[in-house]
Amino acid sequence: MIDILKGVNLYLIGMMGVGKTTVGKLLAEEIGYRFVDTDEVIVKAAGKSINEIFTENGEPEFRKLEGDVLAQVCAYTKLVVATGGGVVMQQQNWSYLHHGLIIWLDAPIQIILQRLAADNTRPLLQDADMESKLRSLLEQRQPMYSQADLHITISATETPEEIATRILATIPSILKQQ
Ligand SMILES: Nc1ncnc2c1ncn2[C@@H]1O[C@H](COP(=O)(O)OP(=O)(O)O)[C@@H](O)[C@H]1O
Ligand SMILES: O=C(O)C1=C[C@@H](OP(=O)(O)O)[C@@H](O)[C@H](O)C1
Ligand SMILES: [Mg+2]
Repeated sequence: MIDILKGVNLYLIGMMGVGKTTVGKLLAEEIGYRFVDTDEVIVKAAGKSINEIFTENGEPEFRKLEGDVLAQVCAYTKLVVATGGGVVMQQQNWSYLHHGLIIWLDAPIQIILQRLAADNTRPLLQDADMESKLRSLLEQRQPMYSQADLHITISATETPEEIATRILATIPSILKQQ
């Protein structure tokens, strides 16, 4: 696997809660890549949480930081990059994502709702009606997510390890197409 990838970065995209951060870490371990989470880099650089950045600086500032981080990481090779769910909405970010293989982790809204029901770290979901909010975000984003090189649909019972293994098993077929 490492040989055929030739150091090309893997970028994980998809909705909040789908498992980009969790699966990304496992993928990186499996193939001997370094793992980068764009949210984590932003939090470290800003010295505050994502919630604080949204509240104190606003979403546009967060999106600017997110684009800056993506621009910086794509200068490196051998990375698995877990992005934030909204990264796909800025056209310029696609020029960075296309430096590598783009993998869309996709799960039914019901799975995401279950996972994030008790989570308060995603400012965009601090809404009384989390389900409607998720549906409207997905509606806007789905056309962008579908531009990924690889579409992985996750079932409720699949473990992060199983998802990572499935991704790695599918990558050779998409590399051949390119
Ligand atoms: N395959 C899975 N099965 C069960 N829980 C999962 C799975 N993948 C992720 N999770 C859990 O779902 C939540 C969101 O995962 P996370 O990796 O942070 O998603 P994302 O980075 O896409 O927002 C976390 O609590 C994580 O432990
Ligand atoms: O979907 C989004 O707009 C966001 C997703 C979050 O990351 P995860 O997708 O890792 O939850 C984080 O970047 C921020 O809360 C905004
Ligand atoms: Mg994440």
